[in-house]
Amino acid sequence: MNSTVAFAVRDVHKVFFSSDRAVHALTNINLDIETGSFTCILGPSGCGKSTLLRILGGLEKPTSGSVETAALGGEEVPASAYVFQDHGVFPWLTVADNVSFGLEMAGVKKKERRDIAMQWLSKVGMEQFATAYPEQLSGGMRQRVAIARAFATGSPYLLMDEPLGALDAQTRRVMQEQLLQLWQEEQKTVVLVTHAIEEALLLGDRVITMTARPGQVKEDDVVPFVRPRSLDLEADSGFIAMKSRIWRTLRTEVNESLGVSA
Ligand SMILES: Nc1ncnc2c1ncn2[C@@H]1O[C@H](COP(=O)(O)OP(=O)(O)OP(=O)(O)O)[C@@H](O)[C@H]1O
Repeated sequence: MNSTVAFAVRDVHKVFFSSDRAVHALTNINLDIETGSFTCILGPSGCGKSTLLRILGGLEKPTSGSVETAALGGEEVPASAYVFQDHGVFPWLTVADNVSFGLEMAGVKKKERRDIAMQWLSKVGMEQFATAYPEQLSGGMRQRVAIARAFATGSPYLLMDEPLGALDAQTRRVMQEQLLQLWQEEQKTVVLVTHAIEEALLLGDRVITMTARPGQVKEDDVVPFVRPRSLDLEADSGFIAMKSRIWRTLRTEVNESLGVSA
């Protein structure tokens, strides 16, 4: 396997079997995800995006095919390197303990855990809430804690499943910029599932658009906009043109998944 490839996905198929039916979630997925790249996955609801992310992280096994993970020598991505849309933080732990949770699992000593947690909380503007509990925070603040925790693990990979999907529009904009900045500083390998084309083009180096279920790669686009990027990019004519082109592709698949004729 090439050392610049973080995830090598080969001929992955996934079928979920239940007592009365089989759901073909993914078929014939082949991808090389480069180390240090930011890849966004778009696709209609139910096309298998989350399933693919879970397979990348080893939370789910493919029915056939394989995923090789280079930098961890085949080990699984730590669970704390995932960021989900909600329920990402533990309600019984303080903000600081949530952020240092993955480090504790990795055996890092208490003082060092605390220092790393405070460093990441300050990067997301949450250091004043270190001793608060999640129920005392807004949804946006909880997601900042979840994102800080994922970065704090030190995992070279972050797998994000619509991490900003449950936020109001303004908070989401601010968080997109924050995520962009964190990634630009850290350059981890990020795979992020989103429904928002703008978000994918703003954050990603590459955008993968999937077909309706069973999900396959329909289009694989390099995002050409220079970094560092900011939200101002969205006014760029190249950005607008790429966004409408991807929407045309995606709309066909959304129609297909909803059983609507174009
Ligand atoms: N554990 C499971 N058991 C049975 N079916 C499942 C399971 N997990 C997912 N599926 C099915 O596999 C298909 C793909 O689901 P998945 O959650 O990966 O889609 P998605 O693209 O992430 O959807 P959304 O955008 O709505 O979150 C769906 O039809 C779903 O019902």
